[in-house]
Amino acid sequence: MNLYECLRQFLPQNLFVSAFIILRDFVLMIGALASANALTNLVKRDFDQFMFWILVEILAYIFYCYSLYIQDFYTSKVIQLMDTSIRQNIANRLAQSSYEKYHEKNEAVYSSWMTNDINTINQNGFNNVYDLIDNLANISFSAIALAYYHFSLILSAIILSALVLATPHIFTKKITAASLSMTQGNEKLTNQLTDILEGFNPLYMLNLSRLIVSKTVASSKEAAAKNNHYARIYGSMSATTNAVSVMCQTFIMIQTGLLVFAKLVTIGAVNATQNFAGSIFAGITGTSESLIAIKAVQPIFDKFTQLPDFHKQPTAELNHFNQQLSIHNLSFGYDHRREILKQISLTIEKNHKYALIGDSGSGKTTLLNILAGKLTSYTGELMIDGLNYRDLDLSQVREQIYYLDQDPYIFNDSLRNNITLDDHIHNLDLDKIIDQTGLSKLVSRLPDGLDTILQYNGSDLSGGEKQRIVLARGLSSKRKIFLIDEGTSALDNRSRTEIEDLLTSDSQLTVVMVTHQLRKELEPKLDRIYKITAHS
Ligand SMILES: Nc1ncnc2c1ncn2[C@@H]1O[C@H](COP(=O)(O)OP(=O)(O)OP(=O)(O)O)[C@@H](O)[C@H]1O
Repeated sequence: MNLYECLRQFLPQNLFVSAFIILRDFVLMIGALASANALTNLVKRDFDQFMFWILVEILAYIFYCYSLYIQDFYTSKVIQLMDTSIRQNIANRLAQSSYEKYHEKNEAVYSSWMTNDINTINQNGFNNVYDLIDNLANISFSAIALAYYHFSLILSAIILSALVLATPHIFTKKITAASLSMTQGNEKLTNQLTDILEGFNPLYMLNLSRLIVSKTVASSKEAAAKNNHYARIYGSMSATTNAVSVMCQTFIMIQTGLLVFAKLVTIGAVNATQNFAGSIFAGITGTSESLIAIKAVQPIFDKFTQLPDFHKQPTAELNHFNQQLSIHNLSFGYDHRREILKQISLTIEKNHKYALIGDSGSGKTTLLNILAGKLTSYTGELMIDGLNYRDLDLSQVREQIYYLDQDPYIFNDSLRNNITLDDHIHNLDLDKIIDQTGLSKLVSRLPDGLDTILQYNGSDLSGGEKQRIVLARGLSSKRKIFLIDEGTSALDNRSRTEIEDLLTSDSQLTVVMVTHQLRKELEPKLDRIYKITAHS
């Protein structure tokens, strides 16, 4: 993904914007020529010609102002289309990432990509591409107009342009590095702000809410330093190139003055050539700056493309779960220094019920994550119905498994959508699931029942209610293997018994429960209890 691919994706719209910019610059040139002719005719005391050129000038500027309005509006529309397409591309890559790849960064970083970084792409990328077209059109029309007055002017303009064009390149490397550092700074700022704001509850209870202010200010200052650094380098570049440009304009003005003394051009030309030379050098300065700013946007796109945009080609296919999940000599560590699981072997038979027990930190959750296909950097073998996980498209494994997290996630959406996740499910089935999971009380309490919008991450629900909702989500997904990581820990004893009985008595479900407290009454309902031992 890069800037030009985005522009090409919306080529007709971008061509329209470009055509409009070119037309606007053409009209601007006509306006300047008309102004020069009006001055020349004023000196000649030709009233009719003077009035004619004034009228042309007025019409040209009216069109110019109108085109500014249309262009701003349409350009913004096209930029929004491209922004949505970039966000879609990032979201696609995230959706196709492996669990491990996704979790290499956190959500705040991804949000920053889709907001801060896209703003930078708009400002430094798309807007600069349009500025580039604007400048090139301006340069071309002004060059034609200069040549119309005297060929020597265009020769000088070409030589001086090379000087103006070369100046900003002294800054290229510094600007690219500063731009990358600025986006990384913004990413870090979003990350730190999210972290401190999400820590509101513990800080509030410890009367340390002031940390929210001090940490926000400290993070903001850190990001500001990087933004200021970029602005300083960009400012130095602008100032230097503008100074060179002004010197070149003065040179052209002196040259036109000499041509007037030599009676080779009219008096109106002084005004016009200064105007056109100004446009050429400003255009060249702008072009050069735009090219550098556009180039500085590429490292941002490179960040996005660190995420994969393809699936590994599977060599085996899994349609249904029919027999067993099996683990042979499996070992795993989050890093090379420490092995969490060592040489584990176990089997999970279809429709059987299991408990995984072990001390805190022994690796129960880790093992469940491996079974769920989330963690893949293990050694040893993990098979489903005799097929190796490594040969499968893991989405086919996920099609069979429902993972009930220790920390259930509730979307800021209706209760219904939180259960069905936009999947169509028959109302009778939904009613049954609500009944089975003990959610009926919650449904009748909520103002709009199933259609009540729940707050961000279920902040208006109890821990037990959240667990019931995600359990209902699992039942409505019709997955046949349930991996439950302390999924009933927030429930009271009676509710916990009800839910565990529901899961263990369903002859169509394969259940693996990670639990700290194995209820005595549950033991007879289990086919086997595996104990995981810690390795350090
Ligand atoms: N993402 C991670 N990166 C690095 N280490 C991790 C990560 N997740 C867990 N660990 C470490 O791995 C070890 C096993 O953690 P795990 O959560 O699997 O244990 P557990 O048996 O489920 O513990 P508990 O019963 O307390 O939930 C712990 O020492 C933990 O600190």
